Amino acid sequence: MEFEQFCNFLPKIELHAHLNGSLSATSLQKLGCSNEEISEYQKLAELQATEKTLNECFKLFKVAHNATKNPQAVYLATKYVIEDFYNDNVAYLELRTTPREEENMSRVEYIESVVKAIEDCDKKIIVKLLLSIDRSNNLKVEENMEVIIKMKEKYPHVIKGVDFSGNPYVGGFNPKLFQKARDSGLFVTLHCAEIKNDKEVEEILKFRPDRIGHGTFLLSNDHIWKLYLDTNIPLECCLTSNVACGTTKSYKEHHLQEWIKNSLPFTLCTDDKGVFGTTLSKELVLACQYFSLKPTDLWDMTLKTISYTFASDEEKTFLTTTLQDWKMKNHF
Ligand SMILES: CNc1ncnc2c1ncn2[C@@H]1O[C@H](COP(=O)(O)O)[C@@H](O)[C@H]1O
Ligand SMILES: [Zn+2]
Repeated sequence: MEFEQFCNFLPKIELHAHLNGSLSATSLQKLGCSNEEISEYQKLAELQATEKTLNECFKLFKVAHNATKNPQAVYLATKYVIEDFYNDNVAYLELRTTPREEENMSRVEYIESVVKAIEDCDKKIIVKLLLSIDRSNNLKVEENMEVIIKMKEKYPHVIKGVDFSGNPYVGGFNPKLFQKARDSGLFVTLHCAEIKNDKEVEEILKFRPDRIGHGTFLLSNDHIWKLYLDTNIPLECCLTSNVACGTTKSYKEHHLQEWIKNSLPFTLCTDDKGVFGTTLSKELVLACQYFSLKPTDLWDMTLKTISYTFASDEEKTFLTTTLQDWKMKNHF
């Protein structure tokens, strides 16, 4: 099997995908966006990344947010994104999104629209939901967490965890808030060290989330790096996102190489496949191109990723069997 074909057809696991950043141009069009809005949303993919690009990136999400301002649009957006991942042969998807209040929609309605689209999905893909706390919305974080915990109690089979995301230049990590989520049985994954912020990163590592996203600047301070090594927390690695936002200089210099060299736990993810013009298959191809991973390494990585998911034991067993069967059928 050709190498790219291998990456395409491998049953994959996606653990870090933001709903509104994952909308493709076609989906945005179906949601009523104009061509101008769509090219605005996609402009990062064409820009030369600098350190400022990450800040720019947060303006782009507005395009998708404007297209998902009522329950029906949120439902459709979720459906389209799941279909995209399914078409890229993703077998298990943890989709994350920030419950948003709009003129014609409450946060509860937002969440229920996403849950309904997940429940209605008739494709062979397992989908779970993580709800995000936006760090730049400081005034409402407590209230947002309460809504999230209530919704988890109502839909425990779908809502599995919380995420901490948003513009890392704004706001800060509040361990007590996320402890509440943990106490209510939610898994916790946190965006961590996407920019240099040693004090916050230390607090996050001490909290010991179940996974962290990005981890770009963990290596920039020996003390922080040692703390991280003690935790063994799996990293959600977003190659294209980091390069496109300019937090990593190039693919070649990406910090993933340290995880590979030291056999540290990681998984490859898309982050915002719509904004960055990527797919999970493409991320796997990039990892092979730049870090000499072979198909067997990708298969092994996917197998290990099963244990980093927030799925049930039965679902994990099912995914393991799916991967093993695929390996047998494809003789590699
Ligand atoms: C590029 N790196 C990133 N770093 C931090 N947060 C990010 C992000 N990419 C996306 N988001 C978070 O996800 C939201 C869009 O999806 P949802 O409206 O939640 O579905 C963004 O507004 C931001 O809060
Ligand atoms: Zn992210």
